[in-house]
Amino acid sequence: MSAGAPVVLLKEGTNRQTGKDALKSNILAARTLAEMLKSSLGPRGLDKMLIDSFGDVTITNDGATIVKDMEIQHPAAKLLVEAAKAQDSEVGDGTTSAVVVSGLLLEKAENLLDQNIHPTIIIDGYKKAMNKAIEVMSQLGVKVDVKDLSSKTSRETLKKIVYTTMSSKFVSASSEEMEKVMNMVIDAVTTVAEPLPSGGFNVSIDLIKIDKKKGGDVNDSMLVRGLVLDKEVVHPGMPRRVEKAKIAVLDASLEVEKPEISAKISITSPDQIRSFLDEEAKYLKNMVDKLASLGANVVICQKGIDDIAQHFLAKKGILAVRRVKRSDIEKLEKALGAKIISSINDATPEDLGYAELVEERRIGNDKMVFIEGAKNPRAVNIVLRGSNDMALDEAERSLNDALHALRNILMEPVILPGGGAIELELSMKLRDFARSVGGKEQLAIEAFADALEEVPMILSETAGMEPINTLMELRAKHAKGLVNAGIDVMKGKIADDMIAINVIEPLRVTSQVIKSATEAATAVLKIDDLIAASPMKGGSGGKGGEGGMPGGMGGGMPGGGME
Ligand SMILES: Nc1ncnc2c1ncn2[C@@H]1O[C@H](COP(=O)(O)OP(=O)(O)O)[C@@H](O)[C@H]1O
Ligand SMILES: [Mg+2]
Repeated sequence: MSAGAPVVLLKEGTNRQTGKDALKSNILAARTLAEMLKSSLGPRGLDKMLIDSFGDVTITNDGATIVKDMEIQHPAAKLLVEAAKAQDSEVGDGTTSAVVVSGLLLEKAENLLDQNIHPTIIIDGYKKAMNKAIEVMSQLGVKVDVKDLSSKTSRETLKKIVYTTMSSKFVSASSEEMEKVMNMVIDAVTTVAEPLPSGGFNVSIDLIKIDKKKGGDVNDSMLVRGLVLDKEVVHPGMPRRVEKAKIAVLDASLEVEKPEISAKISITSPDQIRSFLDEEAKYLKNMVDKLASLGANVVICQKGIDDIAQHFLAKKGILAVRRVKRSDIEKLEKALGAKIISSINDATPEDLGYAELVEERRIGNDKMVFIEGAKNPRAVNIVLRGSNDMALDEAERSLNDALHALRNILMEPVILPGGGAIELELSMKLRDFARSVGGKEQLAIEAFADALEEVPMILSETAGMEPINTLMELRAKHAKGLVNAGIDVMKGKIADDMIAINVIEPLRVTSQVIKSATEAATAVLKIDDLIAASPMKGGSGGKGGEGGMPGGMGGGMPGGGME
């Protein structure tokens, strides 16, 4: 081996940062993202206006939507985005909190790094703190009674939970609209809920279909026990209403397949035209006859239905709908107890689904097909109405949050006080715990406690309160045993019992917030080497114009001056 020859490991132009530098620039990027979301936390949180590369505008304070739409490029910030996504898919709420808390954890970790505490120690301390926090939360959790979903007390409880989630997201709604949506959500969830032997309920949210129909206002929204298709009956000669419907759900088309490559048919006489058309018609008539022979009186088709096929269907008194979305076709399969038919020739009567009633109804200026009394009584459909797309999107987002909140509480009927109360209580308990651990890890656990304590401070800031004094007062209350004391952001003051004023969080959500946040923060802390390929030449001009070197992006991202 010839000594002295340089070892070239990385491509020319590659930028590399190691150790503390790498860690610091990652922390900066992750914190910048968290900093941006801070001001959106809670019901008095401010909105973000996002403009995508097509110029479409979204205005929201929903953390999941913000991070999804922001097209984050920095790899470390992306870890926080992953935390938000995990939070969203696990429990469907608490996304802003997850990102904000992981940003806070990183901020506190940075102080420890500056005191020369090794990242590994911080990571271990954070993990211990997380486990302790989860343990404390389940001790502090208050069981709620939702055993009998039809009872009035259960319904009242559910309403409180829905209210907390929706009040922070559905800000434009009037109290009447809020009431309307809350009732729809509770009805929908209680319809799909299946009692579990263990106590709680299983709620499959995918049984609840949501459609948005522009026009009218939120109060015109409705809940249908069954499914609604945003389609019209295809042919004027068909019935508009079919009772005891036997429904064929097709993902094959009722058309003569067009050849893939253009084919030319030479026709030389009128007779030939007729026989050609007759042939086509015969083919379509056979398909319709086959469906009729199965006993179908309703046909719902994912693809097209030829005019001639429509005519034959109408003659048989079959109601038909075409070009139904694939996702709806799959929902229909479950709801109607049907089997999707891909080949009409091979279909059997057992493939048909069943519903008490299929009917086309007028909704605003449009028509929709309602399928009620489906074989699976747990299928429900919410049709949201609203004057414009933005209002509809907002309504849908808050509806989704509320659905998830209810699912969470039904799966694990335990609640915690919101408004920063639980975070403050946890931080106090964690400080006690830290002392019992001792050593350098004690510092990390204390840093964790400091991070959690900032949640009530941030909430108080959104309400225009003075954060430091508020924190002092809140600590004093908790020290006196008022474990549910937190920030009532609507009134701009401390409330002694957040549960009493209905600001509550399902245990499932809060414990997931702590888990997602810790996971993301420790993932960032584990990285000590940042190797970035040089930006591709000539391909610049993309979104954001960020190059390949993440190190510079912390400063390149907006939000540096957010304080
Ligand atoms: N009326 C309220 N007063 C004080 N805090 C509230 C109130 N409603 C919700 N919160 C708190 O706001 C935080 C949730 O804010 P939100 O904007 O919904 O973000 P996330 O995406 O994390 O759910 C939680 O800490 C919750 O307890
Ligand atoms: Mg929320």
